[in-house]
Amino acid sequence: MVGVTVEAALSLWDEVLENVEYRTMPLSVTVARDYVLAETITLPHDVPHFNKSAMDGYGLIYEDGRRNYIIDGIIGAGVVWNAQVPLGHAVRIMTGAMVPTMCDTVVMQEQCKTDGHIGSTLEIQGQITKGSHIIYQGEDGRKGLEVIPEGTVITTAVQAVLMGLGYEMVEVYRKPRVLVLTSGREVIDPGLKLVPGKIYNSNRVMLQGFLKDLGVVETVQYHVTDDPVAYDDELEAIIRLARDCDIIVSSGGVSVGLYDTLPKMYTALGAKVLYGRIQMRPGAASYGAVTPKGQLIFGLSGNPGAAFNGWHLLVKPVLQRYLGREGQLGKVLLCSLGEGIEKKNPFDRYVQGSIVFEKGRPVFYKNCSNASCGLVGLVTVNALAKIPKGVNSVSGGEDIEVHML
Ligand SMILES: Nc1nc2c(c(=O)[nH]1)N[C@H]1C(S)=C(S)[C@@H](COP(=O)(O)OP(=O)(O)OC[C@H]3O[C@@H](n4cnc5c(N)ncnc54)[C@H](O)[C@@H]3O)O[C@H]1N2
Ligand code: MOO
Repeated sequence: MVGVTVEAALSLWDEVLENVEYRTMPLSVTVARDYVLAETITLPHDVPHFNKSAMDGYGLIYEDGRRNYIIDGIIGAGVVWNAQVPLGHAVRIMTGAMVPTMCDTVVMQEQCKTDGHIGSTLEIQGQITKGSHIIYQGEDGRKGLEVIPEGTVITTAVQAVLMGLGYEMVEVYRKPRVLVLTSGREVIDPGLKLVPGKIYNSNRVMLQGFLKDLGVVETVQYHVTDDPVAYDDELEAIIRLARDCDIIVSSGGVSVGLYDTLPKMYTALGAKVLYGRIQMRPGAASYGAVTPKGQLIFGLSGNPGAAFNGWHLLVKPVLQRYLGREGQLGKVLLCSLGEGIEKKNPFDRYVQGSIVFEKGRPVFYKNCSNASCGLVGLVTVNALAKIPKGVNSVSGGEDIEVHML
């Protein structure tokens, strides 16, 4: 099976996503971090919604040449001054307090010689400018202005803005519930004794962690042994667990081995296959399908290095879009190649490595190991360099396209 390119696979997912019913829900802003806004936020009022003092000082009506003013009162933040402030008079005002409507200027207290008491006189020292130290109504934005577009990821800063605008609840996209499957009789959990033939399960925590990075925390995990005698029971378990899930992400069991049974199980769920192999290295063993209920299935290779690439190139961009975020392959940066790469590339190769900055310029260094089965090298990967199909040698110093992760 030759399979499709990464780009073709993503287009197939694009078509699937067009038919996904995006479900939204109202959510308290206080717990909305990492959700995606399903509505566009406009300013519900002018911001700020009154003229306010930028300084602790004195509010007054500016008069050319006048240096002395009588203090009529004191306004703290949150207090509204309802009386007049006649010419030649001033009110002591605190930062953030509403400037009385008739006052056009605030003078910083450092520029005033006075004891600050009501009835006392203040004498202005030095030059003052009419209109200074007032933050005008609507300076940050006028009522109705669109400030946060639908599709924005709610970061801490966005939460702060929403709260500052008085929003208690916002409409967000629901997050999917994800069934994370690992597979293989050889795969055991850390803590158990490592005996010949067995390996520890690194992919489960990797996939759950990557999901968490996207804000998806509602996950259920299950291990399929691929043992033919357990097939019926395991299929029953998957059918049951899949009932409450929107997405399935699995590791292993998607190649052509005798015990690679996950695609067979997915067929039993009624899944329609989008692709069974990808024209890329590592990560060729990747599977994509959709169930009649619209559940998305991503089958990744069991090999950790291949599963890592499969996640970043095929799963993450699709899930980002599913979550309402802008989904794209990692941002591409043109980097200079640290050391040459020689490898036959019948398909696009995505080389794991890291970007470092040398004299302010990005340089890409490949990992010590780039095999599908590589595990240890994943510790430092922060980028994937794309070597296009047919290019079998790239020299050190050459420019190369690198996907930042
Ligand atoms: N005859 C062929 N054999 C293979 C082909 C092929 O085209 N023809 N494709 C190869 C490629 S490419 C890859 S990659 C692997 C992928 O195989 P699977 O996705 O079916 O994965 P498994 O066979 O289940 O496991 C592969 C490897 O990964 C280890 N593994 C599995 N699960 C985990 C886990 N949770 N954590 C860590 N490591 C895991 C497993 O023990 C195997 O060593 O197939 C090639 N074969
Ligand atoms: O899926 Mo494989 O990673 O191309 O060796």
